[in-house]
Amino acid sequence: MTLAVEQPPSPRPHGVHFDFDGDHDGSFIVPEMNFSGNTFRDYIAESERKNTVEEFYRKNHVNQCYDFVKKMREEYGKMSIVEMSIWECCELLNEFVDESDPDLDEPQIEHLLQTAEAIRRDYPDEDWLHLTGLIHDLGKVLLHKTFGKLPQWAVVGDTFPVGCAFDDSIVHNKYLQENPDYNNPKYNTKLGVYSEGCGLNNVLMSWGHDDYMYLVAKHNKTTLPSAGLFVIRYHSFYPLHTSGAYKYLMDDMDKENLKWLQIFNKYDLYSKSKVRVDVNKVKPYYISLIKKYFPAKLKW
Ligand SMILES: O[C@H]1[C@H](O)[C@@H](O)[C@H](O)[C@@H](O)[C@H]1O
Ligand SMILES: [Fe+2]
Ligand SMILES: [Fe+2]
Repeated sequence: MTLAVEQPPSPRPHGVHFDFDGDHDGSFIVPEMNFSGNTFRDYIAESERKNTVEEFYRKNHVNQCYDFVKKMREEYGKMSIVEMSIWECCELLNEFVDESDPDLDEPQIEHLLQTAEAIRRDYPDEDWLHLTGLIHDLGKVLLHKTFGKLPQWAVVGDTFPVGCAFDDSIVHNKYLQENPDYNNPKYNTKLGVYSEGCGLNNVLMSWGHDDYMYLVAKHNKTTLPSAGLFVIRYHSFYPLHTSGAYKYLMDDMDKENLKWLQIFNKYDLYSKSKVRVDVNKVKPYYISLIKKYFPAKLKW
């Protein structure tokens, strides 16, 4: 596994920033604006999605406390809901639009393929990262009726650790003041229930699609490398991978894996566009990757 260290690309004018014609004639260009003409991850700018997104984060921040996370992890960690393949799960996601996302109003399957294909162009040899791109958001299947139709605030959005103080870099952090842990002295200090360098594996993260998909992959004995599992598990942890908060909780392995997560993030975020991927054209490739890294049927 070689790690290409990339310079952040300079902003480009809005327009055709990515072509999916498969001729591999260039690398991914970071667009300046999202579909509604705002910069990416702008939670303040007036847009058609602003109020929905803010209300989403209010509910998320009020409810995602230590006890809630523990309960959900135990419950959904049992993997006793259904058996299905990875591709079947991709198809289930077709009906959902993510309320936390100011940059995307397409069905999730588009986003999965756009992310995976963008990575594939720039890192043709890292097939595990292509597959990671395809499956990183599959945990959003928790929104589906088969999984109890969890509310969006318990499935999507950025994540943050619970059990220690909330960092200011968390999006719409003012609503965290209404979180039951906010005034609890057990949980509201810098380290809270953790110790310096304890490793993220020992830290409880707000519950959602990242941790759930990580648990699914683990439980079903995926052969994806540890970096792939790390990307899936922490791709919504913007306070860490983008703002550099909570670094003191990481161990050496986390620090290694974080490099891949930061590469991945560029594709996860900026491949969101109105340019459609031809599902039938790329499907055989992804089916072959799924076969390489996962059993035919998984327990969810
Ligand atoms: O709104 C988005 C979306 O829910 C993504 O899937 C998640 O990974 C991001 O962190 C979040 O900000
Ligand atoms: Fe996600
Ligand atoms: Fe994503």
